[in-house]
Amino acid sequence: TRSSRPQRLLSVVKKRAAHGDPQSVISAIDYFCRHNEWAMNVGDEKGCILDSVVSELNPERVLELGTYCGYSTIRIARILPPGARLITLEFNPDYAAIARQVIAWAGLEDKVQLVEGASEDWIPRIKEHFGIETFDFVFLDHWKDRYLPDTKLMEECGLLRKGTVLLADNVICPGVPDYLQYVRSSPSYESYYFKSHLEYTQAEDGLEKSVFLG
Ligand SMILES: O=C(NCCCCCn1ccnc1)c1cc(-c2ccc(F)cc2)cc(O)c1O
Ligand SMILES: [Mg+2]
Repeated sequence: TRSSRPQRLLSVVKKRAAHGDPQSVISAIDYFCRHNEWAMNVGDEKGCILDSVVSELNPERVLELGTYCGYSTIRIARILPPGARLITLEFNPDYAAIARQVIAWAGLEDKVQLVEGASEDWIPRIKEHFGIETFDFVFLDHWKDRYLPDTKLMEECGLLRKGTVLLADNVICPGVPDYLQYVRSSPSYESYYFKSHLEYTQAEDGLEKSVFLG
């Protein structure tokens, strides 16, 4: 049977990118998704905004909701300070299997822990399972109807502290209206919209950066 899109992405990475070179993995994926086959990676335009938010923050503890093929995982992990850790949650086991190999090809497996399962099952267990108090940075890129409930769950589980930065992908396309309304109206958040485009297209999309005020 026909290969899957994630499998085709992995084969492009192995053919075009240098082992241990995260930038070449990022470039290989972006080239393929722009010229051959679209895929739902955050992409190069929104990816540069992600890079600037992460490098300004220099987070030690990072949570990513939604790994897919690991593109944003390696964009973040490649600029983390030594000793920093990224936990990434992926529901889909096929995506997770590909992402592990992409992360390994980039040589970033020591900074990344990929966990398979549902975010609502894992979020309440992160503290005791990973020995983590709170996160410095959270990248939301999973099911769009889970952004709001999972943000409330992270608050309830005490995983956010004064200054924790949430960065949400796809706030315009596909869109997360309930999440946007919440972070923009809640006195517990200071929010900012980075206008951009849907990965590899000219359609509008953007990233919402929300700082938790405690
Ligand atoms: O659905 C998306 N991501 C979630 C994937 C499944 C997550 C599974 N999971 C992981 C952890 N817990 C659950 C997504 C979609 C699009 C898009 C945009 C336009 C279009 F016409 C079609 C699609 C663009 C993105 O950038 C996206 O991120
Ligand atoms: Mg996305």
